[in-house]
Amino acid sequence: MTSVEEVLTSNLYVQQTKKLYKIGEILGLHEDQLTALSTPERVIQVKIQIKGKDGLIKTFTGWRSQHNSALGPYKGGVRFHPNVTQDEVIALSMIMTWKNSLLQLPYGGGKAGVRVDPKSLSREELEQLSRNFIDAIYKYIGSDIDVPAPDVNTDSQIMSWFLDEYTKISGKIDPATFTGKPVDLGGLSVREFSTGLGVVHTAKLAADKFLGGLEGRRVIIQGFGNLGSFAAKFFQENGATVIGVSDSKGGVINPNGLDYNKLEEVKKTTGSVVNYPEGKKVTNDELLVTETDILVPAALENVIHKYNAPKIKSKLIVEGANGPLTADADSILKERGIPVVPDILANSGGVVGSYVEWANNRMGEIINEDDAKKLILTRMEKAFEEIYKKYNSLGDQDLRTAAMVVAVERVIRAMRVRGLI
Ligand SMILES: NC(=O)C1=CN([C@@H]2O[C@H](COP(=O)(O)OP(=O)(O)OC[C@H]3O[C@@H](n4cnc5c(N)ncnc54)[C@H](O)[C@@H]3O)[C@@H](O)[C@H]2O)C=CC1
Ligand SMILES: O=C(O)CCC(=O)C(=O)O
Repeated sequence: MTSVEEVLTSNLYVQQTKKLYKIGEILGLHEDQLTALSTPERVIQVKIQIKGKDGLIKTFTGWRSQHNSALGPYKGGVRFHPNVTQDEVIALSMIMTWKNSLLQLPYGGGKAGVRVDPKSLSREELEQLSRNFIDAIYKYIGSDIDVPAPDVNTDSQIMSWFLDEYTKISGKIDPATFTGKPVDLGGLSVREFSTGLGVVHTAKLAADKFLGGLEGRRVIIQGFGNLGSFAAKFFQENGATVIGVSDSKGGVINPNGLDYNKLEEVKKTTGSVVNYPEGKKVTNDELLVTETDILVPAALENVIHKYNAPKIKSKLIVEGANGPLTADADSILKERGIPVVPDILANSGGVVGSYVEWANNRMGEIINEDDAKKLILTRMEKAFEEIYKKYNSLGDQDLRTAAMVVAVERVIRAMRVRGLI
């Protein structure tokens, strides 16, 4: 992307608001109602300071956006990324409101971001940063207030530091305050891979409707982190052929297929999938427009926009990441007849996994791994069927519109009875 293109596509909040306003037109909402739906209830901005290994104080900014609590406590992940902004965090928290509503979870939407490159920190510095972030926001979170979880560049180790710090500072022993914890702290082993599992399950449901099945289909995945790597594993296990993957350093394509175990090995030993030996090295821009059956953007937002949407050569797109398509890209792909499984369904396996973990912690019960997996997949199937029915009844609309109509209507009903809209 050129720098001009980057500026034009870079505001996730603008993109998400455009998507919401489209739903507003369909549901006949007026401006005041759209303002009530798009405005976050609270955004907490904090200054986080750590003492670096060089003895100098380093200062970072973090945010927690609590978008909407009509359906329950705020729920959503924490992102550590050098480019994260307040607008982006608000937009991501709004996406969480629709996602939790669509999946009928007892949650509103929240999200956090800390503007930091975690790769530039030592482990000790990362621990300080994680603990100090919780010190700054602990008054605003809790198992029945706001429940953070992992997102980009955060994992079960960071959730452990969060929980430990929260316990010390609040005096409350309440592990359900965070999800995505390690099993030893009340986590659910399924949560680690539930986002990738759900992405592949929805890809299968959509492939059955639009491509005549998943088996033998070619798949390209952008991003090889938590979501992308587990998605690659489950696509391979379901008989699809992963022909392309990438990470922040670039990508690799091999029309004969890339082996999941080998990709993991290459990533572990060299730091990037780009070093996979058998295949052609490509940039992320090239990867996105390579011919394939299924394309899964599983890294960051706004990567498919009006400049590359006309060049996409995939028959189906499954949004692993949050907000990977701009509103313009939605229109272009709809015109071109390329179905898009929206983020609020496709990547919801993560938060449904979190829900099982949270419910387990609160009830003091143990749902075993198989039952947790079944619950996640059944919830997602139910949401898929609901969306598909709405998609057929709306007429000339795309799957995102159908999903958002279902999700937004549910939030509106809850806000209406509370007298908030
Ligand atoms: N982890 C989870 O449970 C969930 C994650 N998501 C979404 O999935 C997406 C990925 O999240 P995770 O896998 O958790 O993050 P992660 O931090 O584990 O992995 C991110 C991956 O994206 C790659 N990446 C970063 N910048 C890139 C760029 N400019 N081009 C190409 N690749 C790039 C990184 O190298 C890494 O492979 C995000 O949009 C996140 O919000 C959504 C639901 C749940
Ligand atoms: O597991 C969760 O609570 C939320 C995960 C998340 O941030 C997301 O679905 O985007």
